[in-house]
Amino acid sequence: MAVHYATVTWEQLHRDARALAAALVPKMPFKGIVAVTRGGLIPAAIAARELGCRLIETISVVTYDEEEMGQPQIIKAPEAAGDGEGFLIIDDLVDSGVTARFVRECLPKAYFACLYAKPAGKALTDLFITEVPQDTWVLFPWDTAPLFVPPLVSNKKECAE
Ligand SMILES: O=P(O)(O)OC[C@H]1O[C@H](OP(=O)(O)OP(=O)(O)O)[C@H](O)[C@@H]1O
Ligand SMILES: Nc1nc2[nH]cnc2c(=O)[nH]1
Ligand SMILES: [Mg+2]
Repeated sequence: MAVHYATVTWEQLHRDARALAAALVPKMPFKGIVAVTRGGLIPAAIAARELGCRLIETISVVTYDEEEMGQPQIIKAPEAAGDGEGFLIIDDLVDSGVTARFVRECLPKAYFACLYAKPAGKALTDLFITEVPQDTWVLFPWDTAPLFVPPLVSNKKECAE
């Protein structure tokens, strides 16, 4: 299956996180936010600022072992969030849904929101902003850097000929 890339800039991410926060206003109040580290940290910080939320907990789940999908392992539990009642979980995206399913099992009463969702995992969310095709890899701003690209024609001499 062909793999496509969708590049998300910092500005786009900020817009999408603000849109997520706006869509969450009717679901307030929340006791706090649980960010799914690492990808959920920046979306959670932006949403927390918009929603006036200062209690931020984290959950860290590792699912990828090298290139292989392994069993989810919790390496940091969200102790302040109990069973999730009144808490908002934020991640950057759901893809297969493995992470979201596991996080929801840990915090069954929480509300799960993310920025981007692929078809295989979107039913595991309560809210997402943009759907992304399953064969598309989302490149977040923290995954990328501007790169020098050499010009098509390498010097003036060639241009004058
Ligand atoms: O729906 P899934 O197939 O489980 O994929 C989605 C998860 O994958 C990425 O996290 P990753 O495990 O790569 O770790 P990171 O957030 O620390 O980058 C992303 O941030 C989601 O949490
Ligand atoms: N950056 C990134 N991480 C992922 N983890 C699972 N799917 C994705 C994706 O599309 N992009
Ligand atoms: Mg993640």
